[in-house]
Amino acid sequence: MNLSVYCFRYMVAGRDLIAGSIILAELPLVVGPCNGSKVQCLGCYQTLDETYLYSKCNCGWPICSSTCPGIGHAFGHTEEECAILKDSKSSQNFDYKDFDNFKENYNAVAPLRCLLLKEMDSKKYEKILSMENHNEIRRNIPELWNLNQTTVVDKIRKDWGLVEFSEDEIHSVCGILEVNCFEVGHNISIRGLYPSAFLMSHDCVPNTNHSDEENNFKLTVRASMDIHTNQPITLSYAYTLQGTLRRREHLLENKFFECRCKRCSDPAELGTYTSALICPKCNIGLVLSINPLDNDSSWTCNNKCTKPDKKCPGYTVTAKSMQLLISRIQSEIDSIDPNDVETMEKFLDKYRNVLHPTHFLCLGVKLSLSQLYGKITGYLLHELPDDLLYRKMEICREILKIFDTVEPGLTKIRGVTLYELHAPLMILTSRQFETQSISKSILKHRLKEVVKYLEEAGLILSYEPDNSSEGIMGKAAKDALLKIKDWGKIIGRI
Ligand SMILES: C[S@@+](CC[C@H](N)C(=O)[O-])C[C@H]1O[C@@H](n2cnc3c(N)ncnc32)[C@H](O)[C@@H]1O
Repeated sequence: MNLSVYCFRYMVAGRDLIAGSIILAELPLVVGPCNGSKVQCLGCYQTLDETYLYSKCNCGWPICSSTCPGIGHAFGHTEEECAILKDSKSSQNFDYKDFDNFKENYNAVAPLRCLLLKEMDSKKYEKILSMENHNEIRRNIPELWNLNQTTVVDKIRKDWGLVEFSEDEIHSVCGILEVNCFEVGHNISIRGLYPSAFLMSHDCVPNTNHSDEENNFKLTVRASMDIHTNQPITLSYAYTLQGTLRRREHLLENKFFECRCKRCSDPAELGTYTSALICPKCNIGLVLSINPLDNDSSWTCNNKCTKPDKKCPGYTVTAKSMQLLISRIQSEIDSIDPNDVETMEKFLDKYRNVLHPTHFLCLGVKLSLSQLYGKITGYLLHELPDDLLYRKMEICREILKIFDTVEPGLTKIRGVTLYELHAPLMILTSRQFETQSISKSILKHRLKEVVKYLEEAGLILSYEPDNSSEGIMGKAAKDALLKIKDWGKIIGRI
């Protein structure tokens, strides 16, 4: 661990680490529902609705069933928690005919679980209290502080009568959860605090990848690329496929710091142009922020050409106008049905002269398309005509180039996209081989390419839990690899 004036404590490599090596694997100190979550089973975190009206725990809180494996489990609904929630009559005002009415209570569950450790496991509690809470900043954000006051502090102290926990203590725990939690779980919305993983600092181009196990939420962090001794070990607290403005906004609002990493400092975002617009004046240059570390900075065309037929007459736009334009286009994307391939393609076509092809708004749509082609009714892989197989390949290659920069190495998103890329290439190749429209040497070359994609996808996705969608894909990659190798042997003999 090192210290810095910017980010206080941060984890560094104690020795050279090669890509794929495990940096840490640890169980959580605590897990619980995320803020703003729906009503969920306190044992297994499955979302519940009014059909679970009659399924209640002794404490009166709804559960999925009396045989839920998470009841009495250390990372589920413990006996101690159940007794406290029962004694405090915490569920007396729950209206079981309308689950929405009491979902706010779930905001207080994870904080309560931290607080209960004070008595039950003081070492774990001390560890939690040693984490950053950013109270000095959060106290000055009324919407956040007041929401915690009403939905957590007052809930625990006034409604549930647990006055042994002070207001300050509860606010600190809320801050610690906001700043340090990992979102974990598969198809459920929960957060967990981990004893050492919290020390990883943020970078918009992270050098680790992590996954968690389904039953005990054990977190495994691996190096996604080679990391040298003393280099920081980082993860991205923000979604890497967002533009700088959005990522920095998220980090400031949720993690309370201003990111100044290499990617954020570069208007071209390391050559990915994930925030660039095409200049409407010259149609040649790209419109980029003059100073991406200043959210109020104007954006201008980067075309410096002086030739009369190519030069830009000059184009500058204010930060506010840029933000308005981006939110307007974002709402258009949000209104698209997540399975509507045609409308997504129409969107890309509509904005092809406005947004750079790798603008984050296009990337999101392209990432969806890379997975929808081949998956949904009307677009199943073996039914796709050649032009759509080529389209799937084109999209996968285009987005992979960006992932190579912003999520380089052995990362889930690269693994999934490599798997998506192998499939159309394989089908096209076998179709063309059957119609004898490719030579044996092209066939061999293509098979080699497919094998390369599958090997890397198989390796990356083997790090994911077996029953997660990525783990299943990893297994499919390995099976496909075996089949292709057999095929390769047959072809070798032809
Ligand atoms: C999960 S904690 C990381 C551990 C923390 N540095 C500590 O000493 O407890 C997240 C906090 O670390 C700091 N931090 C992490 N990465 C940072 C970065 N790239 N630049 C500035 N601050 C950072 C911020 O204060 C952030 O809210």
